[in-house]
Amino acid sequence: MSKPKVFIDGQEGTTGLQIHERLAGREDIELLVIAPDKRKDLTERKKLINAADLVFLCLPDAAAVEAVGLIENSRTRVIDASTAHRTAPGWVYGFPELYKKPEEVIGTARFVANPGCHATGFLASAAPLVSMRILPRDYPLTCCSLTGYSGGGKKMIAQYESKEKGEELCSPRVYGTTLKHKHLPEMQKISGLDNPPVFTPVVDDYYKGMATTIYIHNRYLVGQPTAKELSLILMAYYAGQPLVSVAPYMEEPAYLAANALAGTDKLELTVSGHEGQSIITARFDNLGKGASGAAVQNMNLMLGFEETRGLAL
Ligand SMILES: NC(=O)C1=CN([C@@H]2O[C@H](COP(=O)(O)OP(=O)(O)OC[C@H]3O[C@@H](n4cnc5c(N)ncnc54)[C@H](OP(=O)(O)O)[C@@H]3O)[C@@H](O)[C@H]2O)C=CC1
Ligand SMILES: CC(=O)N[C@@H](CCC(=O)OP(=O)(O)O)C(=O)O
Repeated sequence: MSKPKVFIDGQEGTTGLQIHERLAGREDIELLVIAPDKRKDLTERKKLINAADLVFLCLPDAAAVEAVGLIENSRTRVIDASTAHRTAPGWVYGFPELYKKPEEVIGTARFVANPGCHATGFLASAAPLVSMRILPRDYPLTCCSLTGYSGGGKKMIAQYESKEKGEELCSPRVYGTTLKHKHLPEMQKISGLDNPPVFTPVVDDYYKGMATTIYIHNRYLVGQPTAKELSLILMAYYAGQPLVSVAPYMEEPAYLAANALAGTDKLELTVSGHEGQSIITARFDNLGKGASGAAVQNMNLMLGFEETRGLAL
């Protein structure tokens, strides 16, 4: 049988390069590569998109929509890393751990939208708690998410790595202050909450790594679990998952470094707090489980390979 042909549209961007890195050594797929000087040539991209069995779109939103419009066959399957299709009809949301049988949902899908990085951290803790009916749908969640500057792609990387970098880039910067961050629609839809969280992301002066925290008053949860009980509930939910896990509950104070899982494709949840209040922090790499690692995990499911093949565990 011939190997599936895979094309990365946007191969020279931050996400595209990272996907390429994970696929370059693989012998179970044939990677179609565009000539560097043609990477924005519509005719050449159209040719490769239609020659591929599966295409990764690692492009700005508008270019991703345009790329889907270039498909002229009923065979090419798509994983879109951009925000363009995450709540669009006809697209499957590519967060395997949230499905009982991801091989049936993602594995058979033609169009898969890869989750946003902040949304990944938020959904890892909020979505299971809503689906298990512990977190009421009308709970007014708040969320704060720390990210390294590679989350902003090539332009932001260049700003942070410039010799003329201003003082303000040397400290954490709160953004999304209009409370309309582009990940809010997927955070609300996929979690099943009635309302989007009040959400502020924070970008800081380090390359990669995320810590996304949600804040909970335990007495408003069904069954009023303590922080320690919440930790056990989530541990049971993610039992056996190769990429998502829950750290043992700790009573002692701790520093949760946002770059603790940088360089891996894993995500770890830590539940902290006491009887009355809990915080749940998801730590992962914005370029790993927050983007390229998740995209390759989805590709593995779609092409029938072992879910974690080529990923950093
Ligand atoms: N960085 C991250 O952590 C994450 C990013 N994403 C999403 O993934 C997508 C890619 O982001 P990221 O890799 O960070 O962005 P980058 O800016 O690093 O890369 C985007 C790439 O797309 C290329 N490009 C732009 N327009 C076109 C076009 N019309 N045709 C072909 N190529 C084009 C750019 O070219 P050029 O090199 O000339 O600029 C660049 O190489 C975005 O939608 C982003 O929101 C998702 C999750 C996390
Ligand atoms: C630091 C920074 O700017 N990060 C980006 C998120 C990157 C990402 O996951 O966004 P999409 O996949 O939805 O484009 C932001 O908050 O807009």
